[in-house]
Amino acid sequence: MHIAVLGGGSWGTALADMLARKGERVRLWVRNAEAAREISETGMNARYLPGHALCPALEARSDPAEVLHGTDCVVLAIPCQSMDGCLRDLRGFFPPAPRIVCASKGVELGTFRTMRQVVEDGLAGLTPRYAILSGPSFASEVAACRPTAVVLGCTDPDMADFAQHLFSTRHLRVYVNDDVTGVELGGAVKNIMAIASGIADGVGFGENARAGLITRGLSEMSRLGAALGARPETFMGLSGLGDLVLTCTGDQSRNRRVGLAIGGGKTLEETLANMRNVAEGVKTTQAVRELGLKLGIELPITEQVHAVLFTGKDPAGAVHELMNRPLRDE
Ligand SMILES: NC(=O)C1=CN([C@@H]2O[C@H](COP(=O)(O)OP(=O)(O)OC[C@H]3O[C@@H](n4cnc5c(N)ncnc54)[C@H](OP(=O)(O)O)[C@@H]3O)[C@@H](O)[C@H]2O)C=CC1
Ligand SMILES: O=C(CO)COP(=O)(O)O
Repeated sequence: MHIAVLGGGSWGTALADMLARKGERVRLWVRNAEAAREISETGMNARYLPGHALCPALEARSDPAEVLHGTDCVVLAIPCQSMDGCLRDLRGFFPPAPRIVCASKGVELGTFRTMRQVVEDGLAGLTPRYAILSGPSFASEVAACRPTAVVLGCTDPDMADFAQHLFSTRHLRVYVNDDVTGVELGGAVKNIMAIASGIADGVGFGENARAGLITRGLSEMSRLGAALGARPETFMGLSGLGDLVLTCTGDQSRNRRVGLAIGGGKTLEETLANMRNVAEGVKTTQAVRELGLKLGIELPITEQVHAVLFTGKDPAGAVHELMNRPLRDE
């Protein structure tokens, strides 16, 4: 099988490495020629997956024609806000009816599109067959072959079967769910909650607060999802609850780390200036807040994360407001 992985960050590199180790012929597209050469020459991606020796068979390239020629499946691991531009730039190199597995988690700012919509628009005319890969999966742990369970959101049974078998290994267990909207929103909205949990922990609010945020965050994502046609039970699975638990508690989460820094007194600008990796939750907070306002859905945690990130609201004041909303049933 020829697999093209687009995006040479932590996740794209870990997935490409895993597939190469499985014996697939994998080419990793990295936009920067120097970075691609360094990965191929050193057998490491020192910037995004430091300390991990890559499978020697993995090829990193910056020429999209070389990477996409004759591919059986394209894995997308580009930050969400760059996905549209990237697909439009590269669409001329895609084969017809490409199989696409998107591994990115977020909602597009301004348009509120999930990744499926971005892919369908960006590759319109090519009839892509689409699946979204989501669930609790830190790149470094997948690269280290630590046991991990993920979910593929896909409505096309043949594509789902193909992708499930492609990604399954002895260490990676892959489930399938045909609720693509739910799987996509779970992966996107958990990033907002990871920031919220980081803020609360950064301030020192304690473990009760964190558990409350995870649980009410689950309720918030389910409410938004239901309004967009997702099944509420999807959020009880790997892409909702599973990824909430991981990234609201695990300090490897970049989104949680953004929250920890801000809860500890840093500004958003200072925090992002010190980060090498993308924290999708920052822009997804803006997108989801606007989407909630447009749909008339209450998203109280998202609203307070937005206020802390973008209006300089004091985190303690944000929690005070969450605690003092009108009383209601669970
Ligand atoms: N890391 C993880 O554990 C997981 C991440 N994800 C998701 O995967 C997606 C990618 O994240 P991750 O790999 O961690 O991000 P990183 O920050 O580690 O890397 C981002 C990568 O994207 C590249 N990139 C940025 N903009 C563009 C563009 N316009 N065109 C092409 N390449 C671009 C960067 O290249 P350059 O260096 O040139 O800027 C870099 O290689 C995100 O949506 C994330 O939520 C999902 C599950 C796990
Ligand atoms: O989505 C992830 C793990 O499932 C990675 O989370 P962060 O982007 O917050 O690091």
